[in-house]
Amino acid sequence: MPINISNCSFSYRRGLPVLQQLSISFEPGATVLLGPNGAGKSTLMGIAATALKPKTGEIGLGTVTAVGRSAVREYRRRVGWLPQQVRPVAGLRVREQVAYGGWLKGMSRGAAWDASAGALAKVRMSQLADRRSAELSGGQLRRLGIAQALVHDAEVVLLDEPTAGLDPSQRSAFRKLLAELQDAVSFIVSTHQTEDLAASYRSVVVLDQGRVRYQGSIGEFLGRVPAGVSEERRAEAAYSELVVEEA
Ligand SMILES: Nc1ncnc2c1ncn2[C@@H]1O[C@H](COP(=O)(O)OP(=O)(O)OP(=O)(O)O)[C@@H](O)[C@H]1O
Repeated sequence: MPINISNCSFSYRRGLPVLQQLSISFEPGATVLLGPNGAGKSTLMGIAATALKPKTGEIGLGTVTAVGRSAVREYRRRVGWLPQQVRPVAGLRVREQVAYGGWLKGMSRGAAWDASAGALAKVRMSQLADRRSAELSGGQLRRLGIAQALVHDAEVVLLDEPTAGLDPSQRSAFRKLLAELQDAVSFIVSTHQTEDLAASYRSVVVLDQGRVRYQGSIGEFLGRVPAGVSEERRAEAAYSELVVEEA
């Protein structure tokens, strides 16, 4: 069941409006969220994760509208989130931090501990399970964050720039993971990386200046460019046609 956002407006304190009356229903499967720096992608992800409260509008998942304490708790239980910044929890080892994430989402300690091993295996970090999370590299910390977003078996997982700082082999492992999991879990993934979109995603959303410029299937998106454009350049070309370049 996908996330539904209706009429959301949001501004940071004393700032200009970032989102104005934005409405979008995400499709099941994996959706890639593209857009230039400052387009509002992280803000939209923060709202979809209920970490940011919109000035107007509502977010929902299936029959749950995230309004009021118990509905928000229920919504959060069903949604996983990798924020743009992942921070190590002081004193915790990698597996403990992933389990802690599951416990915060309402799992029992035992279930969270058991699930943490599976989540670490998905991001190929089992061998780092006993390392202190404060001692991880930037890319490893990012993968720990992905494991935390996956640990509680959410229905929808929001990943904000999950491949930023990952080496090419880990990026390719991440794409495989998405392709494997998206029949069971819906993903919304914000990224600047347009390589191999067709193999990893079913849908594309392009956000620009806080507005949805485009929403469609990956086939429609890539089909927007002339037939002569090479496979590797198709996504970039389709994207460039839609967004306004910063002056
Ligand atoms: N904490 C904040 N306080 C004030 N303004 C903010 C804050 N975070 C973001 N903004 C502003 O909100 C707008 C949208 O930012 P956001 O981070 O959502 O964009 P983005 O599409 O995720 O960008 P990027 O691709 O660079 O990560 C920008 O104009 C940004 O300057």
